[in-house]
Amino acid sequence: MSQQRQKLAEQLAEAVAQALSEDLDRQERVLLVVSGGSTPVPFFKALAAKPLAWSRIDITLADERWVDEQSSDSNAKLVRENLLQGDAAAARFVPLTAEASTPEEGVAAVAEQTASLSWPASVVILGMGGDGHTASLFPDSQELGLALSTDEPLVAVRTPSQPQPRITFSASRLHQAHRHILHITGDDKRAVLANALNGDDVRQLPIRAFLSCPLAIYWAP
Ligand SMILES: O=C1O[C@H](COP(=O)(O)O)[C@@H](O)[C@H](O)[C@H]1O
Repeated sequence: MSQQRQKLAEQLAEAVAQALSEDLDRQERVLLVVSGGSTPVPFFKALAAKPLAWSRIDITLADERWVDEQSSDSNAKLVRENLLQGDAAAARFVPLTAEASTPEEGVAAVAEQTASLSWPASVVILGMGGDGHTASLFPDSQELGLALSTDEPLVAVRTPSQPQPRITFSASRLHQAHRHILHITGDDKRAVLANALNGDDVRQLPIRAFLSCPLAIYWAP
């Protein structure tokens, strides 16, 4: 882990902790939506160390791979092992999985589980892949149009470029949050973001759906 990425993670944790504290001063419970993948790990660790009223914080994911929670591909496992640690273990975490063999069969149950969260979210932290996907809004997904346009909260997704089926919050549900943050690292992702900022075809680079939320960008080499 480079020092710059570690510092970025700490700055992001400070900003998110401050946002959650502000909202906790005004409301009984608050919701944080986080992303999976490899980038958030140092951020999760830095945020877990913050002195927050964790028992009043709800946490869920922007998207999930439809895999067993013991799988190394599980975003829920990542959150449990890196964010829900120490005092932060008192947070209420609602994963995006259910007792069903496919996301199409499980999406209604996950919608029911997540309906009780403290919407709208205080903060949504998005990641981004090299193909411009964010959450599980993939350019090559058949369900991309639906996920970008539906008022339903969640969409089951099949993506040729990805080994597992997925479930994702829809763009409209993620848009409702009070604050949006993009957390990315590396020159390759910076180039993808620059490309996204230079055009407007959301289906080509789905991160474009969030560029005017407004979106705070946290990037390090
Ligand atoms: O598959 C996913 O990828 C993106 C980016 O992940 P990273 O490993 O490049 O950081 C992530 O934002 C998304 O939540 C995850 O499901």
